[in-house]
Amino acid sequence: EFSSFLKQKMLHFGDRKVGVVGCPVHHGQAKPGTEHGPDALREGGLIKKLMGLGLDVHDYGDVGTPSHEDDHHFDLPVKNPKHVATASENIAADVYNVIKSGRTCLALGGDHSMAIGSIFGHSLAEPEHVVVWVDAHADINTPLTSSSGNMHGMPLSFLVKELQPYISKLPGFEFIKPCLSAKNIAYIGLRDVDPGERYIIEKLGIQSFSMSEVDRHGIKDVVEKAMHYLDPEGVKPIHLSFDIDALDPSLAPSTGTPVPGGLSIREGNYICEELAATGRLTCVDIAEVNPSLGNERDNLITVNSALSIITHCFGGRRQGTYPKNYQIPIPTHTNHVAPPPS
Ligand SMILES: NC(=[NH2+])NCCC[C@H](N)C(=O)O
Ligand SMILES: [Mn+2]
Ligand SMILES: [Mn+2]
Repeated sequence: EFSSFLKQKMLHFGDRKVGVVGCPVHHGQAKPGTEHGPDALREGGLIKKLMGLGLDVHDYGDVGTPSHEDDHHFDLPVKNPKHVATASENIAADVYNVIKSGRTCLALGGDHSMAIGSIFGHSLAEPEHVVVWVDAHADINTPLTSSSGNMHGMPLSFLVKELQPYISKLPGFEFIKPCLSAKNIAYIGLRDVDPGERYIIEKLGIQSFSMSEVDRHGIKDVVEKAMHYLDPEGVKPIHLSFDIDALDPSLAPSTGTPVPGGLSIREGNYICEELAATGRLTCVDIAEVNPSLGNERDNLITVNSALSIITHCFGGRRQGTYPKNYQIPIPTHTNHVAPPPS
């Protein structure tokens, strides 16, 4: 038993190609600053860290997020639907192109309304994909169940087929075709779920591993169960949508809707290592990093947590890694120090 434990699989760096897409959206919620998320992650050393993992990285820059006048809905409390729709359409196009070009997509938020576009774009390239949604929140409010009107609390409702009879027509959203079934989604980390969301989760039978399940079963069982449920054969492309507020606020203070009692960095990294090890992670969202909230130290902690989560999605492993053709260096005449004469 124990010896098999020690015989860990030695894995060198992946040969994977990564495409980074900045999604600087903030109109899905009320606190300005998430639009600076992509640049905060880049300035924190994101690209260098990914290249350090031996990956071929291309940064596609940020998608356009054009603004609209009169962006409110007269009968619904939904905020900025046109703005969110246009940004989503642009995000979907870029994510689709990145994945079609054979790269794994890393979509940098931006508030979590970004996932409308990234998941839809992913589905155009890989219709069979499944979604692991790591978040304190369920983000499956419909425009009518939402009490805030913030669209970062609604992204999944526009994508889930079974919910469409309950979804109001919103300006700009005509391009979206619901691309997920309830059985294609698994939540991890929930701890702030609205009544309407809980009802939807139960009615549609969406797999949800709240922090209670993480406490009860441990993160290993939770990830195993989630993956077995989503794809027992282990063949489908995976979309990881990681809201930084899934982590405990001590690890991600610079975010708009922190909720105490979150995942540890070990649990977060474990999820990512396991998903990466499948070799089927095709798109990762990192949402809700807001550098305008908190002080400089809070920002640093949040960005470093996000970078840790990202690197473990792209081949970083806590056991260590090495490049593909790694050899132990052999001393040569130029660097071999002769023993001193006796
Ligand atoms: N992506 C997030 N941080 N979402 C928070 C959503 C909070 C709340 N459930 C709402 O709908 O307004
Ligand atoms: Mn959240
Ligand atoms: Mn979220």
